[in-house]
Amino acid sequence: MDLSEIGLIGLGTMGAALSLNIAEKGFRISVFNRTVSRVDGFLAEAGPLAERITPTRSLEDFVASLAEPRAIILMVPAGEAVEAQIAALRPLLGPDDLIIDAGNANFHDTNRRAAEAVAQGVPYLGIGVSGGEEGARHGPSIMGGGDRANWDRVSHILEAISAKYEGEPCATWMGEGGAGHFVKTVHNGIEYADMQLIAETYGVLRDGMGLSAAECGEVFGRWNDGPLRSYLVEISARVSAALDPETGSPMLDVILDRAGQKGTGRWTVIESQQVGAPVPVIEAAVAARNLSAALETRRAGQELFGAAPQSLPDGTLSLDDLEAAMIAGKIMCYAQGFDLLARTGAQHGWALPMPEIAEVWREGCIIRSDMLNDMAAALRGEPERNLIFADYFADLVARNHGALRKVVSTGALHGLPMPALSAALSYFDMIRTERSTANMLQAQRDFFGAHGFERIDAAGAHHGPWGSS
Ligand SMILES: NC(=O)C1=CN([C@@H]2O[C@H](COP(=O)(O)OP(=O)(O)OC[C@H]3O[C@@H](n4cnc5c(N)ncnc54)[C@H](OP(=O)(O)O)[C@@H]3O)[C@@H](O)[C@H]2O)C=CC1
Ligand SMILES: O=C(CO)[C@H](O)[C@H](O)COP(=O)(O)O
Repeated sequence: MDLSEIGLIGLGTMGAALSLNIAEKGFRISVFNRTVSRVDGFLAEAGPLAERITPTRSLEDFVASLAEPRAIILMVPAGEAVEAQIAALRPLLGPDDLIIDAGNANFHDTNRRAAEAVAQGVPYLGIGVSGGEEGARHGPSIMGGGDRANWDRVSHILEAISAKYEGEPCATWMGEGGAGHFVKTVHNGIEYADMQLIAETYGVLRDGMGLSAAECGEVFGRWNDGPLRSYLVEISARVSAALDPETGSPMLDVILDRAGQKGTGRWTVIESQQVGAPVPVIEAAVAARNLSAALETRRAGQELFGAAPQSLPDGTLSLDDLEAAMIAGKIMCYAQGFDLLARTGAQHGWALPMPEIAEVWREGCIIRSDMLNDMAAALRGEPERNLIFADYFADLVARNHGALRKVVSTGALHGLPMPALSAALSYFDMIRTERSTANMLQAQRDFFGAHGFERIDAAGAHHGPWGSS
């Protein structure tokens, strides 16, 4: 039997697609799955690629089928499943072998596992993979992390299977330890926010303007030919146009408005709070998913207060207003994500390659969009600067923030909820306000806790003349 150049454990949605991709690029791969019967099903559907796939039915056989030094990709859920797989593999592997966690892990876990790997003698990489099933099958965006020499050992395979942007592989090493998983986490935070911005705009089209799902799809389709061109806008057009085979109704009209989440958006927000890098558009998107899940509460709220009247008088908003508001909102959300990346790297000892992060997201991943090329260019000039201050984006913001204000204020007046668009507008207004209202916070803090404050006209710490009232 020919030994495999690489192995993969976890033949679910992503693992199966990634294995086929690896085989298609000419690498021999061994596969294993906890539920062993799934291995046969996978092989049966591999077609001619099955020639380069070695199916295995025990972990021992799997390890024995790999050429040394071994490289093993895990594509299983974050947390316990990864922990259990590493624990099961470790006794079967040697100090030259390599475990690669390619799922969506919490980067703190990855940092810990990378440190444990050094102590326990089985090298470990944590890499973020984006692109969903289609990306995994035909070319994902890959954000690598861990020991650089170990990345270099397998990068030829990861680059070969990755998406290509103008011929360049979208597979980049981000830094030691959990750097790759951290970048993937922020990617997902931006993904949450971009999706929420689209969903809110869909709400205006559907509830405010009375458009059918198919008409919404046409609008998204048109926007995908302009500055908003992106995978998420493209698929929003496609899901809007799809019909339910069972009822013939638009699919969107039969899908329950309760969104799931697996944790990456929440991890992004938690990290932003830890480092003090505000990401309010992403926070709003995570909160909106939580509220969407509270269906019973929303139902009770509607019974008690009545639904807000949502339809807009003709001509209140134009499609151009909505497109422009989305452009401004999208810039705020990406600017926040990149700001978080810039501020977090140093705290973990990483020199995150900011322009290369934008570049690796240009193809293959869920948030790929035309704007990322301009973001890469802006970050190449000044990697630490907030994107909204880069000339290209400052100009776009200047031209579109008026529409964002018009859309958000219209939403507020007409009961159309816009948590992410509103957060984008407030962020913009705060970030261009030299004299904010935090002087009031400082006075309050000093009053109740003697925390002190700075004065505008004198250096040093001061206390107020609050006295007793
Ligand atoms: N779906 C997506 O769009 C993306 C997912 N990811 C990440 O990829 C990883 C896999 O996701 P996905 O393929 O969607 O998930 P699936 O649910 O489709 O597949 C999960 C796989 O993990 C295996 N598994 C589950 N629990 C364990 C365990 N305790 N021990 C060993 N194996 C286990 C399952 O085996 P069994 O058949 O026995 O249940 C199955 O092979 C996750 O980390 C996910 O966050 C990353 C990017 C995109
Ligand atoms: O990583 C992904 C895309 O980039 C996965 O699809 C992930 O599951 C999306 O997050 P959630 O399930 O929380 O919506």
